[in-house]
Amino acid sequence: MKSTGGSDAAKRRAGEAAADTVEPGMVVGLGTGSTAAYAIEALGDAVDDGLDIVGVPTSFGARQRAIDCGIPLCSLDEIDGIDIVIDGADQFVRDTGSCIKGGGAAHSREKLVASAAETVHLVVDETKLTDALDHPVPLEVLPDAHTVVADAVRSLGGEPTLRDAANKDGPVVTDNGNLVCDVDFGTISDPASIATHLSAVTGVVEHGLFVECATTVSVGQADGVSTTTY
Ligand SMILES: O=C(CO)[C@H](O)[C@H](O)COP(=O)(O)O
Repeated sequence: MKSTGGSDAAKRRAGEAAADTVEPGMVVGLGTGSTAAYAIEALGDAVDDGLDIVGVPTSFGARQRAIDCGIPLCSLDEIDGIDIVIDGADQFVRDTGSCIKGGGAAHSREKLVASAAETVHLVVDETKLTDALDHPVPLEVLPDAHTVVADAVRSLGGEPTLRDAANKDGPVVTDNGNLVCDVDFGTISDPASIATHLSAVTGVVEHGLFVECATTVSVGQADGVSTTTY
């Protein structure tokens, strides 16, 4: 798994702090990325020790990791709701609980699982914190639509880049068979407005702006972890 940005120790602290809040009997959304992976590993250890939970993975990668860790799984259509999802973020505003996700091209399912969850516990290292979002916003895009979507986001003031795959000739293909377009809007002063406009673009399956989404965040640091609840 590709590791991004901050230190692995900080990511581990954040992931483990979130995993510690999971209680017996919970349905747990399992996030994608290197920080959420530490939470999945910690939950796997707890399951080994007798914790009774069911996981709902947010991606093929999260599913594989959960299987490796021995966490029982189910799909979203088999349950009534999710008690908590633990997931990472690419950039996070602590004042508002808003973030940008999709660095792992999994943001559509991540947002779906978050929308069904009572608690959205984000786990980040301190390099992800910002006062204002300015990370490119990932869009999952229907393959036939990528040029049409590119034109539409330019008219919204964004600069789109089709995401290339690291280990294959061609673009990233999501778990859902779609493409990813990263859109640079510079500093995003009104995330809710950009989110509304992006949702209205035909051909966009989902965007990576999660507006005031976190109910809890654990921020891992070099020497500890701080948790904020909204
Ligand atoms: O949104 C995501 C995947 O789509 C990840 O949660 C996000 O990219 C953060 O990953 P990492 O913890 O590896 O930095």
